[in-house]
Amino acid sequence: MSIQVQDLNKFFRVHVRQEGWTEALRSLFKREYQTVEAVKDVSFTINTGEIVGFLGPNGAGKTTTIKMLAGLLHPTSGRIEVNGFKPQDQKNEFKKMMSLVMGQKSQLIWDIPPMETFLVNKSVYEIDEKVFRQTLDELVELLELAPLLGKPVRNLSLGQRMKCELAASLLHRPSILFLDEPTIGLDVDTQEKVRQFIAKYNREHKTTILLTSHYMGDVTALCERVLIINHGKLLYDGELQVLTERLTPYKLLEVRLPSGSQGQWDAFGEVVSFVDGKLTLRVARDRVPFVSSELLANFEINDLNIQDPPMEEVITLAFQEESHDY
Ligand SMILES: Nc1ncnc2c1ncn2[C@@H]1O[C@H](COP(=O)(O)OP(=O)(O)OP(=O)(O)O)[C@@H](O)[C@H]1O
Repeated sequence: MSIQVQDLNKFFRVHVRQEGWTEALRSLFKREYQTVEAVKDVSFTINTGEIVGFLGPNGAGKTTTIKMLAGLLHPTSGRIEVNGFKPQDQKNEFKKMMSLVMGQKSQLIWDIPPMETFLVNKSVYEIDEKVFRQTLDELVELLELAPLLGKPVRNLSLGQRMKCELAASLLHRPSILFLDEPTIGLDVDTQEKVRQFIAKYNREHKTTILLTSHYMGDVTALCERVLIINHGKLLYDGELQVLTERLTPYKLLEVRLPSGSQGQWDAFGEVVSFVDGKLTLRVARDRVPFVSSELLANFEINDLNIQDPPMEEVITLAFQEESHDY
């Protein structure tokens, strides 16, 4: 077991700001506080080498949880163990075996080239010269960093910076990786490259990865298992496919028909659209084989495609549920 979290809670005490100057003045003398329950009774375990998606709407408690796992925040209560370490102890051995990448925050030094930050990390993490060169060569090749190493970070594009960011956090070969929105703001092409890199790195090094992302493409490409959190509570822990089947008990049949085709399509399922010869039907999962064979037997069909509903739809439904008893 790589990560074990039990009954984790994190509450913040925040000062309540009052509207209007008289209230603001009064609050100087009598401060009012309220408690934000950012993470409530969260428990899960993650095995070595797993990539798990951590999903939830804005303010759900993802970053707070990840910061506790990385030892940057102390839990209010509960137990966390990461590879046998208590993260909040901030032991050097712990820091050397994990890494936290936050898409919104940079660890690269702005005015100097990425290579300089890499050398700083070499010294901070006490990386052996040979291991450093080997790892750097591997990362430079995988992430196509050669032309970027000598340019000041401020001159790099967002995508180029993110790739250097990933390299900086992997130089010490962490066995645990926390990725908080690693593809935020990247163009589609760079997102895809970063995804491929993460998948390959995980396969080759058996790195345990916990990933948050608002891009469903990241999640479907990388994670078989997801944790879903909302209002600080864990709503779901399990396979993405199981969640899809439970929340959307139907599939989409996309049928390409020759022009002028006519039929009573709503007898086969709910007609989602019929545009330019492309008919899209929503069909109950258990009826899909029957409906497909009926369509193929009775109509001239150019193409037939069976798809799960878009992941965005599944996740929106998951966020709406208070809890899932499965
Ligand atoms: N330092 C803090 N002080 C007070 N409240 C905080 C603090 N950090 C987070 N919170 C609150 O805790 C809750 C959870 O925030 P968190 O950043 O963990 O959410 P998130 O799931 O990462 O959201 P997002 O997807 O928007 O990044 C929010 O209500 C947030 O306002």
